[in-house]
Amino acid sequence: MIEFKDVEMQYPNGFKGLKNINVQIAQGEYVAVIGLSGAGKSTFIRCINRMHDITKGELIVNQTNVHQLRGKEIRQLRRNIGMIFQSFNLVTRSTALKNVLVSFVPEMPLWRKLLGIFTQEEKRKALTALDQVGILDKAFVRVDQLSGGQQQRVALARTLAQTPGIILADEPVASLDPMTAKQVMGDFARINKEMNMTVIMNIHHVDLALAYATRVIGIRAGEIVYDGQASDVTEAVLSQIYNGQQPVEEV
Ligand SMILES: Nc1ncnc2c1ncn2[C@@H]1O[C@H](COP(=O)(O)OP(=O)(O)OP(=O)(O)O)[C@@H](O)[C@H]1O
Repeated sequence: MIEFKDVEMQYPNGFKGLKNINVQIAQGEYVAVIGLSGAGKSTFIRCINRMHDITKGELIVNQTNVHQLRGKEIRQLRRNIGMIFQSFNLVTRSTALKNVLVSFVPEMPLWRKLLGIFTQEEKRKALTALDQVGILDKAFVRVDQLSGGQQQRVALARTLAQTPGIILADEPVASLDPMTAKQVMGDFARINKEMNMTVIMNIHHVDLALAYATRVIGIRAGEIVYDGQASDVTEAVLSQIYNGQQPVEEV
């Protein structure tokens, strides 16, 4: 369970990125966070894994008050929260498998880190993760020889290998072509269902958000202006979230 209680997040320059945020997200939900550029979507998800610090209120993740965590405790929190970015963040000259194995490095003893030695169990887990996103056959292919969609799947596999309870995804399909974007959205949906992982995704494409997520949170100028089932989102709701402007619909 993720719970925001009267949360505010103020940037060091005084700008309030988030205001009066009250929301609960249960384990296993698939939430799309939508809103205009600059509305506060990234700020919202980045508070959850302490990439940003809230400045008022409480943010509780699985009974832990995130704001009170220090050093090692923040690393422990992040072990349970995978993060996927638009830009994949992969080592492109390494193979898909090596990129997934990277997820084990923080837990490894120093000598294994230095020598780059992974156990059979770690290799098995990494291959299983690649299999879960349908690219096991690419395990030994260098990432720079993969398509954008395949690269995003490697990033997803790297996160899965970490077996997090929560996946935060910041515009994960923004740089993919329409067909591939749908496939990757489908991957997230399948993982969400089959593994009961919570998925919280910032996304510009409203059509994709409504087709794949079960819940939609609409943010406008740092505040939640809609929170409900994706199936209940109407034109009027979109107009409220997007301030009367046109959301991105076609992919
Ligand atoms: N470091 C910062 N200092 C001050 N203001 C910031 C900082 N980072 C972001 N902001 C502001 O906070 C607001 C929310 O930014 P955020 O990145 O969360 O928006 P977003 O909804 O994710 O936008 P986009 O869809 O373009 O990624 C924006 O107005 C932005 O200019």
